[in-house]
Amino acid sequence: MPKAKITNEEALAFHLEPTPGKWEINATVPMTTQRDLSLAYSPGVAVPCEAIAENPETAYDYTNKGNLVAVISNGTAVLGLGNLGALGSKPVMEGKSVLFKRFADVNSIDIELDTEDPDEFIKAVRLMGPTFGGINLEDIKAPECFIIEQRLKEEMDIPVFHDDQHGTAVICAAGLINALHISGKKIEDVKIVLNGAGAAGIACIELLKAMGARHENCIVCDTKGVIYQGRTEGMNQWKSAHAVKTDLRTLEEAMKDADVFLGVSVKGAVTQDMVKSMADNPVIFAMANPDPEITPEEAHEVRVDAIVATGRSDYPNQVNNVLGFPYLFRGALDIHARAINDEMKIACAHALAGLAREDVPDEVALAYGKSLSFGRDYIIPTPFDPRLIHRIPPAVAKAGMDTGVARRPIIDMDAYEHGLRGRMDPTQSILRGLNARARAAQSRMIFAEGDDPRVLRAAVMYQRSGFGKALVVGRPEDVRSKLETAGLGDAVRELEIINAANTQHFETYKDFLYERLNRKGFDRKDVHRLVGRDRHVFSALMLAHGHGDGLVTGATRKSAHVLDQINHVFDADATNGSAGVTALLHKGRIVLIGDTLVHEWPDENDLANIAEHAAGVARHMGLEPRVAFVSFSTFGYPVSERAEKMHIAPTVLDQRGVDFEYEGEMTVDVALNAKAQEAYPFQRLTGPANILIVPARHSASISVKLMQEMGGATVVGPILSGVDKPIQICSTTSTANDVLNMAVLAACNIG
Ligand SMILES: NC(=O)C1=CN([C@@H]2O[C@H](COP(=O)(O)OP(=O)(O)OC[C@H]3O[C@@H](n4cnc5c(N)ncnc54)[C@H](OP(=O)(O)O)[C@@H]3O)[C@@H](O)[C@H]2O)C=CC1
Ligand SMILES: CC(=O)C(=O)O
Ligand SMILES: [Mg+2]
Repeated sequence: MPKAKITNEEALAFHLEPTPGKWEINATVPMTTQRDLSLAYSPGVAVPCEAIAENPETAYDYTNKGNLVAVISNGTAVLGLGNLGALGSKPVMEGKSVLFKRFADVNSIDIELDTEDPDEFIKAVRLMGPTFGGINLEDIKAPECFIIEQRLKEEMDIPVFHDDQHGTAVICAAGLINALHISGKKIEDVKIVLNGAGAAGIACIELLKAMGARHENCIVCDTKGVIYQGRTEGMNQWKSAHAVKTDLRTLEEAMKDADVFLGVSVKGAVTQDMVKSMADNPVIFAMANPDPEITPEEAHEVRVDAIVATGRSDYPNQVNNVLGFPYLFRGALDIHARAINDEMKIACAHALAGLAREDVPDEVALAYGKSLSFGRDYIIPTPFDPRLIHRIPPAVAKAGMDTGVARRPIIDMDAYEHGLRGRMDPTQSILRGLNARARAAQSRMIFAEGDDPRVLRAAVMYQRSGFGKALVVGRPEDVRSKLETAGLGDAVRELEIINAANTQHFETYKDFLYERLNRKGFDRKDVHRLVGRDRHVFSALMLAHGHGDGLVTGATRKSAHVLDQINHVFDADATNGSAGVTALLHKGRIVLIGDTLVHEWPDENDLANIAEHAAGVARHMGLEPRVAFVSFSTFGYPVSERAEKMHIAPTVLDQRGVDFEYEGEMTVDVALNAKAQEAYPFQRLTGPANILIVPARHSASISVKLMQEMGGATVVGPILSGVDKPIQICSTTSTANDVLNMAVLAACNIG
């Protein structure tokens, strides 16, 4: 079953927020002073302009050309949706640009050209050549795409690559190598049926034939059925090249006894009867997007022995060109390639196939929340496999160098691989890991503030993302009308709405609370009011009684107040050793700051406790803790009474014999900067700190908010640590996504 159900509203909201579309541009140079302006623009810019005019190769040094790819379409074959026009294709093209960046750190711009005339298209792209290091053509229908690509390759001196042709063919080949390996068949022997003789289809069958598939064993079909020798209807020269001598006329006839079905046509083109008629251990790649020719459920229902792949990310075996184009271009750009040739594509296919057969490291398992091992449900690496970035581009680059398309060959391959590892943002895999853990935990999450639209949207996302059951505390009428206003009316049936006024556990909760509060000045009436009217208290009671597995609240009231209310039910205060830790994610770095929630003015023992809590949170996130006790002084200078406790806190940890690195006191720059640490050769941190323990809650709050407002850091937290049950407190400025992140942290029981 597909895991995550995506609604139309969610898809539109994703594209609408936080700003319309999916990407924006950032400058890489400072642009603050008069001098910056003089260097970046007139007069300074004249110098690189003249250098490039004299030696065009230097454009790779002085401009962003060498890491810039255009994703260009005219929208004539948008996924499997047909001709949606240039503008209608823009979301897909923006998406491909984002994938380029996310998976291979390639900068990319989408360009939609409003023409179906190949000559106009070719001219427009050719004229843009100087801007880019490569051209990725996308979703242009056949046969025009063949003419366009061929001419542009001839006329341009940078890689021109039609992704739907070659990207698809490469991934299909990689998947098929492994699927045949599992089914014990050889490519030379198998009978292959290809449905769809367009851009993707023709390229797939050509590559498979180049890899050994026999012409007479391959039957190609299109809307008119089998492409046989002598057929005249709906033909073109590219289809003719694959026409075979046969009496078969329909896809249904062709499928009988076929070993392999490759679908690059449209949704639902294959029936269960067709699958039933295939040979033993059939391989079915139903690659049409967004909906496959047949779903894996339908195929498996009639053939348990089938190896099934689709183009989608919500089923196992995603045979999708996303596994290819980012890495093919990464490798090509890094050698300043003139082209992406067949050898580079085949190297990519083999590298991908080989990677899937290797042991899957823990970090991949962590990211997917399950262990993956080579077999019927894992024939191809998963798109979020962090090894792809440093395994595939070197194979592509090497093939390019071996075949003479490199303008600037890579001398030190080891250094290149090392550099590739560093290109990816480690925060992404941490967030993915947390999501996967939350999904595996399937926690029943209590969302206390069911009257807040952000919380309701987070609850719907939580449940629809497959994290577990969302329990929303609120009045059913109110929740229903707010969901409807948010365009999520159909979610009412999915969420469990808990109304404090009607709960069967009311008396139990009251007795429990009275027991805790009767010596703190609360009488039965006070307790009745708290349980019935305060949703933070009520939700905490639900959690305390096991009527939910985690709790998220705090989006509507200040965190100090919410914490006070929760403390009626739990011991989540400073005296009981709780702490709040906030994660700042910025420019590929994660730094945790504590205490951001519980201790106002911690002493040295509290500081040591906070450090231990923060270290625990860091380890839960997959980080090896390096703690710095920070202040305005470094190792005793300047001397100040205010810095004293930060100076002593590390010695408290010395006495406790903890199993993580810590040091202090020091200023933040020394804590975070390895170079600055060199001035203190005796200090014990082995690298920049990833946990900063600050002197007081005000300094914690100032640091976090300054980073958020001035630096644009992503803030996750404060994460409440040291309470018996997972409770997370959002801030009043949280977005729906922030609330969801807190729910994920609670589900992972990260505190
Ligand atoms: N998983 C992946 O990575 C990728 C998947 N695809 C998917 O492949 C499909 C085709 O894309 P693309 O090649 O770019 O598009 P094209 O428009 O170039 O080609 C479409 C082909 O499909 C054929 N076709 C359409 N409907 C049927 C049908 N009912 N039965 C048989 N054949 C049919 C057309 O036949 P005719 O020639 O008679 O018109 C044509 O040959 C899309 O669904 C796309 O999403 C594409 C690229 C990558
Ligand atoms: C994946 C892709 O490129 C397509 O379906 O068109
Ligand atoms: Mg495409």
